[in-house]
Amino acid sequence: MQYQGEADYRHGSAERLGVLLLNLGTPDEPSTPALRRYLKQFLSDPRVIELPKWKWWPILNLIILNTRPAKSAAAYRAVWDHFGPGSPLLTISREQQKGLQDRLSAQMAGPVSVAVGMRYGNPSVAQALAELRDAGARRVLVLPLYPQYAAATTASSFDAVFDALKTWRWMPELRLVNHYHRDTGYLDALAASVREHVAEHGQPQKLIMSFHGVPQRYLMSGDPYHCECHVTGRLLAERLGLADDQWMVTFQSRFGREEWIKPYTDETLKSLPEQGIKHVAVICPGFSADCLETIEEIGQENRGYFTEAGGETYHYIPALNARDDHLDALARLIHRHTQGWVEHSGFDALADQHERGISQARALKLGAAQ
Ligand SMILES: C=CC1=C(C)c2cc3[nH]c(cc4nc(cc5[nH]c(cc1n2)c(C)c5CCC(=O)O)C(CCC(=O)O)=C4C)c(C)c3C=C
Ligand SMILES: [Fe+2]
Ligand SMILES: [Fe+2]
Repeated sequence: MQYQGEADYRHGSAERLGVLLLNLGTPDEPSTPALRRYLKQFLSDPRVIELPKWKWWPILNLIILNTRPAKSAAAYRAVWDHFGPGSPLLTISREQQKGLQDRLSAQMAGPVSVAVGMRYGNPSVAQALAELRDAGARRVLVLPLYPQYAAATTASSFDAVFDALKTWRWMPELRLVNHYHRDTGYLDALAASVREHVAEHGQPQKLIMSFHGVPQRYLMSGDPYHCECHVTGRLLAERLGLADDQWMVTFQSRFGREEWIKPYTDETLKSLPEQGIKHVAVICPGFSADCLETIEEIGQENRGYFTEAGGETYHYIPALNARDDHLDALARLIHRHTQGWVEHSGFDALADQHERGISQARALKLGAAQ
């Protein structure tokens, strides 16, 4: 069969809501071959690298995939098992899934299933959607865990959902969450995490809000990501009552030679000590879960740049991960986006019709055989 369906589907079962949590992905293990597989899938995505194929293919296949996998594997080994066995991003995503499943099961009127899909690597988006289908979800809310919309992340996650559904016989109803960069619960949770940090470690001279970067070209082509990062930054600073010189937004994880959106996190941290800023705290509000880019790049690499340049006190404030206030905020976001998807009662009639249709088809077949 070209399209997947459930031959034994039981009409009349309760309407189940599916919530599909999506994140970027992670290699299966921190080895060079696993990284090569993962990076090939990731960096072949035209949403991530917006270059003509003839130009990008040789760079990716002849240069990057021969050099980067070993380096990235070493970086992943440094963070592997950091939050329990395996990839931090996947471990934390599973905790978020469980926390949301518990909350939504207790709060929602009807049955609900929460699944996790990774845009690259495993569990794939197709696997996660199949899990929801097997649980009987006919309505799916797609929630990419990127607070700020970027074509490279959010739109690419939606692409993966549409691609997977191309093979389905009975498509679910879909709703897509674009972003939640100014959501009150999200901002309150970020502010609470900073206040807790300050209570324990003191007020930094500057709070660096470091977001993952994207090429400058994408901003100039109309991607709202840069603006949404700044909106989050400003609203967070307002909540914390910070003066303009007590915080700044920077962009990290530059990849390739092209110019990315600025200021760069690493260059900023190298330059702050000479301006008399010796105590900083870094928060990464664009990452809903800690991962290589926060634990290794911000927690370790950039700490080195700051202290080598004469900085004295450097702290990384962890991502919201599975904090209660984060999961409460996401549960509220899910409630808001699923409003109007109430139980409906048309299914008994459909069940009836299904049974009748199948017996008629059988009878006709029998008749033809006689
Ligand atoms: C949070 C939002 C993210 C944006 C926007 C984003 C854009 C983007 N990323 C790359 C290249 C790489 N990113 C890598 C890892 C990575 N990126 C994000 C998030 C965003 N990326 C996350 C959460 C992670 C970590 C995954 C993990 O398992 O921990 C990597 C792989 C790691 C490495 O080899 O360094 C690359 C490569 C581009 C080119 C891009 C925008 C166009
Ligand atoms: Fe990235
Ligand atoms: Fe902007």
